[in-house]
Amino acid sequence: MPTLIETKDLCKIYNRHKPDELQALSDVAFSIDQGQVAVLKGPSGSGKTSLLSLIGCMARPTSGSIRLADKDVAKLPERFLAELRRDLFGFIFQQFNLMRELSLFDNILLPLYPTEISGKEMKSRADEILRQLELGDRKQQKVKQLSGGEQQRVAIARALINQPEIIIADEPTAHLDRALTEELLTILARLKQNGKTIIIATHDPAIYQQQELIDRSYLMHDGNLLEVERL
Ligand SMILES: Nc1ncnc2c1ncn2[C@@H]1O[C@H](COP(=O)(O)OP(=O)(O)OP(=O)(O)O)[C@@H](O)[C@H]1O
Repeated sequence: MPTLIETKDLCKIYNRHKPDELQALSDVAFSIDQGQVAVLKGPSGSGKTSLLSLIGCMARPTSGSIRLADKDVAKLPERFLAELRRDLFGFIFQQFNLMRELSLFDNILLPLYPTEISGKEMKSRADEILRQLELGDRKQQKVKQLSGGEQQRVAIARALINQPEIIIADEPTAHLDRALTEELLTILARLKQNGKTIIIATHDPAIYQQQELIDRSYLMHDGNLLEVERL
């Protein structure tokens, strides 16, 4: 499979030229092929979220390149980055980032609002994803009425509604118990089977020890990235 994402000499410096300047990423070389699953482990503050946000076109590097499907995205203007984010990526955050007062159905549709997709198509996609994640009968309920595990599944449904090629998950099991973690692993395995490319930052051995799921393992320390045989 072709390389889908490749970074070279990637650096991120926050608060540049200020007293609190901080180098979060140093010359990072990360690469993943289409259809692979990569995990990223490292202590708190080592730069995992910073790397995911650069790869996911949510922020720009201070220097270095990010090739995404053979396009250098490091210097693209914001409106192109926004398009890439919307079309290519699904994001699963550790805090879910859901709108608690809105229904589950409306939360899932949020990423589609800036697009041209018809209302009918939106509804049919949402119904299908909700069915797959066994949330179909709760779709009109408000998010605040759901359990943690249900909210996790809503967050996954929202990440999948734009049919993304790449899924980025930042500590996706941070608030899940063992059973829900297993459920998430089943969902990730299914996504991999469907050809999705997945990048997961995690401290959780229940994820990074899944040898069948994981193709590439990376370790971060103080902004430096190292590819390892296994974590
Ligand atoms: N927007 C920002 N402005 C300034 N410093 C930041 C910003 N975001 C992150 N940092 C700093 O950059 C370093 C790397 O942070 P990052 O969140 O990427 O690490 P992490 O490995 O994801 O940590 P955690 O596991 O705790 O989420 C940390 O020292 C952090 O304080």
